[in-house]
Amino acid sequence: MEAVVMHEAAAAAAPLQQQQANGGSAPATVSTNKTLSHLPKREPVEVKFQDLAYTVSLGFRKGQKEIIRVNGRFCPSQLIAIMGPSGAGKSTLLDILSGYRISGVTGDVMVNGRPRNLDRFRRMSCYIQQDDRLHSLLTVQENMWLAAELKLSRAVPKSEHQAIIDEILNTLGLLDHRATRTGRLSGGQKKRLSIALELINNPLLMFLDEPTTGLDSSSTSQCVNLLKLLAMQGRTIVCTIHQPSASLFDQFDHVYILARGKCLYQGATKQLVPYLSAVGVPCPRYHNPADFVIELACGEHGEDRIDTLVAGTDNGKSQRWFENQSEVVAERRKSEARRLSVELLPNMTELAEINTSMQAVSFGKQIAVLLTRGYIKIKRDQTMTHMRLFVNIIVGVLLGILFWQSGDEGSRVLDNWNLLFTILIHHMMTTMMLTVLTFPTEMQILRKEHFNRWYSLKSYYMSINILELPVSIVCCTTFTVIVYLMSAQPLEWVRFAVFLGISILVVLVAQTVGLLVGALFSVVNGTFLAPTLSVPMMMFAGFGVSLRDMPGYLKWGTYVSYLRFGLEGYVGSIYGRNRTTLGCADQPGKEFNYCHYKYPTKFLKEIAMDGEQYVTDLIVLGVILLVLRLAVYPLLRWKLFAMR
Ligand SMILES: Nc1ncnc2c1ncn2[C@@H]1O[C@H](COP(=O)(O)OP(=O)(O)OP(=O)(O)O)[C@@H](O)[C@H]1O
Repeated sequence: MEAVVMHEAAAAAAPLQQQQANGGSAPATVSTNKTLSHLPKREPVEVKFQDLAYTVSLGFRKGQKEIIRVNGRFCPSQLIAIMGPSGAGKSTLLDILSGYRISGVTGDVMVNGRPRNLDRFRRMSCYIQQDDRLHSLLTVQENMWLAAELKLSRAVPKSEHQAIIDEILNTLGLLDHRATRTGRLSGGQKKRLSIALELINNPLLMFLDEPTTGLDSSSTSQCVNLLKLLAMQGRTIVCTIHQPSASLFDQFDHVYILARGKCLYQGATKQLVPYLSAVGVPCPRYHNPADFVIELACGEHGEDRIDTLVAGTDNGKSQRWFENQSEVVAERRKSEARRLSVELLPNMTELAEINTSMQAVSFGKQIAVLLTRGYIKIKRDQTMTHMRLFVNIIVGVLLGILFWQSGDEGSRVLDNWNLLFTILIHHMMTTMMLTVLTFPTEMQILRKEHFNRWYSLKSYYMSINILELPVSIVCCTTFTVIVYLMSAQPLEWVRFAVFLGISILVVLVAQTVGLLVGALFSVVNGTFLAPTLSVPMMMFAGFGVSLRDMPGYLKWGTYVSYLRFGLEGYVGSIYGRNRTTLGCADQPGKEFNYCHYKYPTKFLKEIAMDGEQYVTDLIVLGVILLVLRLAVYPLLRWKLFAMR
């Protein structure tokens, strides 16, 4: 299949090579089975940047470091390669030009001759980062369908969605893999799917960070051929690339070469060799110019050569080595539009003004689609759902066996007290750690999709809040029923309802803490921080040291520990509500049966808890949950923007 796709892709690009061989005079014809009929209708975009610099702070009193300072111009409807050695600043330049990086950036970016309006710019562009941030549990078709639902506005009838998806999948050689789960795709297929997802809303400008890294030579050429095809249809495609082969290098219309944050060359690919000769560093015969220029950029031919080259192109200001292809490009696009009977719109800005919202679909629609996506993921997720339910059942049964019938027995009140605390810790740790471990991965996907305007953060956050509820409630209820019955807690509906209510609230609070830690920290830091921060919560719960014996200066801790309200609520539901006496079984071998906690009030007095506080505990836990959930949203928002 791969070979077939490659063959087709090569066939698609072949007419273009032919056209280039003919001096770029004839408009390119693209093979019909390998093209996208929904061309971008707006004018292709030109991006120009002047004195664009990015500076980072090196830390307190360590000063600042300028990572790049460059000029340049990316012509419309071209495939542009940003090349350079590792650390030259390629990704940084792409981050800045795509609008992903905004802090620490100075200089001007012009779009079609006007200063860039970032919101408008984002509506016409997309950024595909190096790592494939895809939903591994969804199939290719599901990923595409959900992307279409989110990215195609109401102006595109629903009946056309599948046709658009099919066409894109066909063009990208993914049609035969539509039923495959994304996690099982090869590296090259994942890359193509990342591109396919962004192609749905037909961006005019595409930025791709190292789309060929990790691919074999056949997948690399497929990928570049595809990008070439997209550029031919009127999209401006900018991508970073590491040392391409000579034939692959030829596929690019324009190259932009960086070394140490400066521009060594920008212009037509074919003009690179003449340029090198003109500045006195000719490319040896039979040498791949791409390899040679990278050697120069690495300083292998002398450090002074880098300065010579930067001066030769005036750090990207010079446009001497451009090939004026604007007429060829315009004609190429128009003929493509005629062939496919697509009506091109004359003015890009007009259209940009019509749609002022960042997302294509309404808030309600975004939530509905995100809920559908979440539902599919939950159904298939082995860790978050299946294993979580399994663990709750197993731990519930084990605790039930260990604390068998302890809830109804006056001589085993301390055992039962231990059980209540253990239940609390179980609820806290399982949900919190699961979220801490899984949310950072979600965050990566959120960052990509949110930046590419699939949905707003508000709808995302709302959807994860709704989605988590049923799973948490089912797991928590299953666990509670098992433990409650096996440990013989009082069989009264109200007591059980309070006990379950407290358990669910503790689970949801712990999950929110996990969300908070997972959103702010990496998996490694979060795994350390979350349990560590939970220790004071346990300390202030009133378990080891009773609430009465807590030193006055630490009393505040008991008001911030949600575990305290959990434990107090549990105790209230089991021993409060005027529970009169507990059972006191005969103790074998003992003449006189001493049952210390026959009267629950005695126990309540010793642990300094008022058994009637459970309603307050439920309310306080509810308030803590609400406050934390509300706090996560701005933090998440801050985190999304702080990264930029
Ligand atoms: N916050 C920072 N502090 C210090 N240096 C930084 C910071 N961010 C980036 N850099 C430096 O900026 C340079 C450019 O980084 P960038 O990731 O853009 O390089 P690149 O050309 O994409 O490299 P590669 O091909 O290896 O991905 C690197 O030397 C990097 O160490």
